[in-house]
Amino acid sequence: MDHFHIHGGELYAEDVPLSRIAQEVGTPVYVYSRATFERHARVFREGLSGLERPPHLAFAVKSNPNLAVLRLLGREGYGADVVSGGELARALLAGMPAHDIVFSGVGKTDTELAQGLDAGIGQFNIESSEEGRELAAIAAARGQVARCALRVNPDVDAGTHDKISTGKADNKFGVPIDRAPELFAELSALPGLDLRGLAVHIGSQLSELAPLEAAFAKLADSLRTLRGGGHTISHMDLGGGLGVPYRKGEVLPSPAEYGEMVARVTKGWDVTLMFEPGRVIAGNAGVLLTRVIRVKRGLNDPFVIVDAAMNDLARPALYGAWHDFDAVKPSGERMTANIVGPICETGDTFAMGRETDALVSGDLAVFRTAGAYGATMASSYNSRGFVAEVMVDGSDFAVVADRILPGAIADAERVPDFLA
Ligand SMILES: Cc1ncc(COP(=O)(O)O)c(C=O)c1O
Ligand SMILES: N[C@@H](CCCC[NH3+])C(=O)O
Repeated sequence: MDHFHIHGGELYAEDVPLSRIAQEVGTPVYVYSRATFERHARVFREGLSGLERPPHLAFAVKSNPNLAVLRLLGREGYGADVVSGGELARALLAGMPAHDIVFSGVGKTDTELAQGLDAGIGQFNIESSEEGRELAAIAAARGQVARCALRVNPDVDAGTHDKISTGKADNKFGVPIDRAPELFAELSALPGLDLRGLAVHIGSQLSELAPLEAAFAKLADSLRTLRGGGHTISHMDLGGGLGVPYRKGEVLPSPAEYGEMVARVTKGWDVTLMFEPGRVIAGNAGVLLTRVIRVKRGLNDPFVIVDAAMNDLARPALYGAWHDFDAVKPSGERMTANIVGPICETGDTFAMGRETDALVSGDLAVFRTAGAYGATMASSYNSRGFVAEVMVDGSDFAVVADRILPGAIADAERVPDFLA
């Protein structure tokens, strides 16, 4: 059941017409469905019900760090996968138990490592021997022991966009998997570290299971080698990466199919498996609601200029990503158009030559599948401020992030005395 649905000729989020949100909050605005978030959280968990032990689920905060989203997922029993001190602070602020937080990331600073130790987080995913030694020193100096996993790079092609692939040998992430035994031995000998497992994450928006299976199979080999070397391994973190459909009719592996593959590959591992899903939980739980500023004649197709732009939703400009685009009140007429924002660069293009609902100035429309890597990647380019976010709950809705106006951003700046 789609919680973004047409009712009486108009697009709703749950029981709220999107036109009401536009009227009360303005546009552009991200709109999330609480029911969809909850459904996705449950479907992902159910997909993993065939595992030998209950898994640890850590939502990838980077995909949607809104506090309301984190609170909701915390209530669903999810912890957090964080990659910065800022994300760690958000997860804690949202009420997620520190013990359920995993700290990933290739460049954690000493301050961030200490922040994780202060909070007493569940696990650090160490991405280099250098980082491991730094963490060990910081922890030991405080008389603490940091629970860790070593992130390995399995050199597997995830078959996704180059910019969001993370598991090829020349990517910056993790340590080469064939060096895992040597590095594990080195790091596990350090006081201050409780090195208890391996972690892997080969990329995002994966449309096939085969690369994940190949990575997990390599992990199985490492697990055997490490145990053969006398190491105790209690946790294995399989990361995130499961893709979602961005186009109507597109079919991707389901959480159930993913879970079946994971259960098969990890049979007999005798560990607690950890997961870091982001997009599969958040992607289709949100849309970006926008209003058409005007329709301008083009050389071939007309330009539909909307009030959302690449600063609000960066994925099309960054990765050439496709987001379905639909009218809030479709008339039944269709048009072929270039969908663009108002920003002063050609990259501020959501789609060229797109067949879409016919739209005129003032009409409302949505970019779909915008709940993950949407608001979180916004900037204030062209001094446009930061977009607002709304969460719908049945017939109710709340603004869960205020629109930050350009003036508030300018307020944080100042002209120095030497220019007065
Ligand atoms: C370490 C790590 N874990 C989890 C994720 C979440 O990935 P996804 O949103 O594709 O599930 C990412 C982002 O790709 C990541 O870098
Ligand atoms: N920002 C990317 C995903 C990156 C995942 C980060 N590990 C996207 O929008 O698709």
